[in-house]
Amino acid sequence: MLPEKDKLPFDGQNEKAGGLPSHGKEDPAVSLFREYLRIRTVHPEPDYAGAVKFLQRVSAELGLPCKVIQVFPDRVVVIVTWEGTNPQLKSIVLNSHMDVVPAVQEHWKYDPFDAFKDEKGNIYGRGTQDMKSVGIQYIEAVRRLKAEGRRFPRSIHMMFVPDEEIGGKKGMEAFVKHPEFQALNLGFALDEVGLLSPGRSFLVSLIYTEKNPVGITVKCTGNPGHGSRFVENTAAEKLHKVMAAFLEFREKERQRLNTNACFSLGDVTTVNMTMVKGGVAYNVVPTEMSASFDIRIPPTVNLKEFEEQIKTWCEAAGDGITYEFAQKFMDQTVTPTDESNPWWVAFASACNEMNMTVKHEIFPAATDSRFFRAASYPAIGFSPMNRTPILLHDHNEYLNEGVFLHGINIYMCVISTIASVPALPTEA
Ligand SMILES: CSCC[C@H](NC=O)C(=O)O
Ligand SMILES: [Zn+2]
Ligand SMILES: [Zn+2]
Repeated sequence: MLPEKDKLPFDGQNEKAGGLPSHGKEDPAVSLFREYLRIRTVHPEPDYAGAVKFLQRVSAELGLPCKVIQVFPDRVVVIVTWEGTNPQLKSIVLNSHMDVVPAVQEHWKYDPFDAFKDEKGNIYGRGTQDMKSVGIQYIEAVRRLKAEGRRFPRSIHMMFVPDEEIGGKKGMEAFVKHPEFQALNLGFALDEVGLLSPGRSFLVSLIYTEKNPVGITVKCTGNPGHGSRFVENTAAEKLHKVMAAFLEFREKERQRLNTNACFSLGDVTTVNMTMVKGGVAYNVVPTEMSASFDIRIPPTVNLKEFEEQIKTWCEAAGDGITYEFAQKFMDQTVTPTDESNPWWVAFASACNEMNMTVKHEIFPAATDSRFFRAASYPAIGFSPMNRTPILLHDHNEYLNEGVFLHGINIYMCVISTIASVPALPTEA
């Protein structure tokens, strides 16, 4: 049963709801979170060794076994396990990524790797929202449940993975095919969501599927010549047509989002031109120019037809045009959010018990939970952060310590519920 204080919607200032900014002694959970933030697991050269050492120490403190699994020569996955009373049952995975995106120091109020805490209890740092907070919240929720003497039938694996921010090729994408992953006998996974609730009320977005990320570079070739002439059939003219086709489609989708009140970002396709390359000098017409696009496609779109559309745009822009996908995730599996999914039912009941209003959403970006779904494991994305502006990948990313601490209570309730789901018919 949830303590009365945790049933209140947390407004970040309500002491009863738990977790006021600490004036005086800091909660050890907050100190641990800040310590994790100071480990520079930032691309392009993340200090994974530092994170692994930290997690090994934490697991020893928790009295739980820790496995470090080599997925690639320079990439490991860390798994801290709390065995269930019936370890034959399918397990629960609490997933988080260790890596963070780069931060440009000059745009930050404080050093992004110093974990500075201001007088309001706001902790600044790269990874405060995305998603070192969640990794530590799992740990602290487990620590507290253990200290209360609780045990659950299902084993709980806290998983810390590399390279989510760069597509997970050497991280989760590879790990789901690893024998150690199969050995987990996974039933249900929790992962992050980038969508927070900026308002006061506890409205949580639960991610049951994601848009398909596509990264494409279109290369246009054409005639070279002197920059003072009207050279025919240039790479730039073709690139201009390609760009127009992609960006006109972008505008249509933008309008569709703006004119339909029921739509959110997860329901339309986004297109952004993110890189343009080519040229050698002002006065040399180049033979080659390219543009790269980041495209995010909702699961309702037929991916094959979309790819045909891209082909048509490129063919219409002229000859000598080729394209290459740097990223093309084709799986469109959805985790059911209805009575047919006992994990969902359990998760939703925990949310209900905490008076949290749940909104089902298609995540507009990509997380590692897409690899769970693609491998047919149900997964829900969830980050318990309300009253917090969305600052993922942004400057001055921060999280209030009160919000962070309240999230631990939420995970205690969620974890105990999902790890207690009775044996399913398929497990009998
Ligand atoms: C497309 S693979 C990169 C994954 C990354 N995830 C979070 O930001 C994203 O850009 O959505
Ligand atoms: Zn993330
Ligand atoms: Zn991210």
